[in-house]
Amino acid sequence: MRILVYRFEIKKSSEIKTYGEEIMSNITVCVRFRPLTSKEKPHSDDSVCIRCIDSETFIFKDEKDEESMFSFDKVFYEKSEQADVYQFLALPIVRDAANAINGTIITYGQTGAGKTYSMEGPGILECDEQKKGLLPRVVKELFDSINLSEEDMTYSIKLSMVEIYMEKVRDLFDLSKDNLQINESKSRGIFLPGVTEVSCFSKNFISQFIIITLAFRSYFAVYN
Ligand SMILES: Nc1ncnc2c1ncn2[C@@H]1O[C@H](COP(=O)(O)OP(=O)(O)OP(=O)(O)O)[C@@H](O)[C@H]1O
Repeated sequence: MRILVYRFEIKKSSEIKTYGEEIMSNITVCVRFRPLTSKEKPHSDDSVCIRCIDSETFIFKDEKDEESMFSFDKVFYEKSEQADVYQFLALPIVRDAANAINGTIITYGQTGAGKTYSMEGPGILECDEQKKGLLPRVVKELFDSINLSEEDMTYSIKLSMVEIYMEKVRDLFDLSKDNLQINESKSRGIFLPGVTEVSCFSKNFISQFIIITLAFRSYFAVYN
């Protein structure tokens, strides 16, 4: 499994908040079910193994018909929209980020589970407002929040993109850096010494950079 990490570092008046206990314990865990793809539909029988209880709890029935109940902060069923996931999960993190509070969004799941769809949308070039994923929404909100900020503040936004594959962290902006170390310090939290950081001045700039890098990553994944 490849893990792709998009990291934005936002400095507000050259100050970054350090990790406090309160921030560290603020973890929201959600589950999202995706609809069957057109390839899967012909092979699926009608035995639905998930039963909705409410927006936080579902029942899973295994192959022996044994039922287990699972609860999360939120369950996004297959009819959930990208905007629902964004509003609940990402928006609070982006609002905090605009106030220089660190935040992380992680998607986890087996291959084909829908991680890329949730993060990027059906394609990173997808313009459909309804279907676009968390990433373009986060970028837009980040700049909107900063532009709306009434305070006389200076913000600097830097972007780095790395991929974690086979236990190694590779810099997607400089593929020669293919084994970055992960460090932690009190003032910076978790950081990657030597990772390439690109200063970003507009949402279009970030979007173009991400699109080019993802295209390059796909090429690299196919031909290497
Ligand atoms: N919520 C959804 N609604 C509609 N289609 C979806 C949804 N989630 C995923 N899909 C579709 O399911 C397929 C697999 O999704 P995706 O590529 O995002 O999986 P992934 O977890 O990123 O897989 P991998 O780890 O192999 O990269 C894609 O065709 C995608 O368009």
